[in-house]
Amino acid sequence: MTGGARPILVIGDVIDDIIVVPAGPIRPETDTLSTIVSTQGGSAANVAAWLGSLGAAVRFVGRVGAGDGPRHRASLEAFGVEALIDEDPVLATGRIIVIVDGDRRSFLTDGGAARSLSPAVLDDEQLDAASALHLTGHSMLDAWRRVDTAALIPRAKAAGLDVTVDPSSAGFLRDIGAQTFLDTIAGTDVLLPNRAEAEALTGEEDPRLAAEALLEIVPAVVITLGGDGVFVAERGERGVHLPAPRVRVVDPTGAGDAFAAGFLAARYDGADVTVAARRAIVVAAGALGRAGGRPIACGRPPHRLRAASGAGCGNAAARRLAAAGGVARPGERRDARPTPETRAGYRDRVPIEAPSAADLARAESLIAIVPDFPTPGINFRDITPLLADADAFRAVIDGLLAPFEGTYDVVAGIEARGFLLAAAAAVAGHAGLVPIRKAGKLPRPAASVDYALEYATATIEMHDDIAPGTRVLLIDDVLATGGTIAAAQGLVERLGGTVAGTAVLLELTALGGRALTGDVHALFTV
Ligand SMILES: O=P(O)(O)OC[C@H]1O[C@H](OP(=O)(O)OP(=O)(O)O)[C@H](O)[C@@H]1O
Ligand SMILES: Nc1ncnc2[nH]cnc12
Repeated sequence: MTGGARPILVIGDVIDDIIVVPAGPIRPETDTLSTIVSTQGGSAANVAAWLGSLGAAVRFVGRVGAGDGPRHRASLEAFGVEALIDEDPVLATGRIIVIVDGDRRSFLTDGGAARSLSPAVLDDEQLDAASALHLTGHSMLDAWRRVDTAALIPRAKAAGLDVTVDPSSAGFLRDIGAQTFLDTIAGTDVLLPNRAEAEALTGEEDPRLAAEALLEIVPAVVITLGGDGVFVAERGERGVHLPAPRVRVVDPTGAGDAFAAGFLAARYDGADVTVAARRAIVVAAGALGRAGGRPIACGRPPHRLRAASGAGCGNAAARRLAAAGGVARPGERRDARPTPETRAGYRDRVPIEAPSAADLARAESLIAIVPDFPTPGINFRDITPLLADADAFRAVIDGLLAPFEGTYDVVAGIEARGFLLAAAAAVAGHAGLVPIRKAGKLPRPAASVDYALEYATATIEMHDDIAPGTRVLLIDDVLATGGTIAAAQGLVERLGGTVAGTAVLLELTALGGRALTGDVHALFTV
């Protein structure tokens, strides 16, 4: 599948979430102090919001109660989503009460107006204009909507769309019956159940066996397994288990939707099912580390609907929930943080000139290869001889910065070797420096993410006070498996920044890191 300008079409539930975080165990027959926050949700709408925040073109079709259309439209448009939301004259907007108990959630669901939306509203013109179609199980609760869904999927296939379905609820699958659901989604390309849903659909607890059974119905299945990662199965291929990074869970609400969006966005960029699942893991990890079911609205300026953005910016509801659920290190946000406008020296910046090919070649020759470090079998690329040479050091700093002239506000470096390059680059580029540190080193509130690299696992953290929309140029020395950079990109986006670009000295192409990171400017490749 290729993206182009054709949007991913998402149709389904858009509702109001009422999220309840009790201060302790719920005490029947008396009060339990709780933090209660209202926010916009719905699985399909959340997927659309995450897709928009990831930069994909996305069109959402949904239905709410009379008078609620503008509010829900604005909240999705803030993420760059084209939101086609109509109003039901009779039914109120759907509501779900989410009771958060550690990493367990219970949902008390009243679908309301969302249940009066038929997938049949999508006409051929809309299908022809789209690149993919995503549906959630909430659209299949009622018999009449199942009939319409079953008719829509072949029409979408005939229009050339990739169809993905998230079953959304093990409880509802049990209510409607596994076979009924599977009959409804016939023709789907990729099914995205979680472990409980896969079990509800197949009776198999083991994801491998569940996937095997589901492959009888659909050509690809991606089963999310919470902290245990993801199981990816495609017809005719060996199933693959992908581990998940260990993340500090602030709020699990919407992580499955973030996963679905990460998966769809990667497919939109042309990734195969396994690579898309890897990228989705990174997006879902980001969602787990923050409160609320949707991304931070200011994270990435929406392309088409920039003027409409701003609703939900700063996400007060998410901050209240974070306070109730406990972020990594509670503390105050600093108000005096620098913004692109206040940062000194921006206007005086001297243009960086690209270094000559000869200077770069000389610099490259100074990178040493140390066999079997830090573990047997690893050819370690040692940049210290290059750093020790003033001309080579200057040449690579200019080479890292030159393509990004004028596009970034700060340079972020990843501990430890990334610091050496990023600090020099920040000075040369007249920009500030943001350190992305290994776990436990940053003194103020920080977001954190775990990841795997070529020879170890690690955790990186970043202070959570960058100004919304700050354009961050990420710099590191080596791109190997891509775990480090993908984790850093996720952190920046999660904290409301925009990744203006990513640059490394050296890319080890055989390790395929780009599949995780997307485009990276690599000065040297081996
Ligand atoms: O693409 P990946 O597989 O994630 O690997 C790349 C990372 O590996 C190294 O960091 P490392 O954590 O080894 O250590 P450092 O502290 O010496 O920079 C390197 O500096 C990159 O950050
Ligand atoms: N082979 C390698 N050499 C230096 N740094 C690395 N980071 C990950 N793999 C590496």
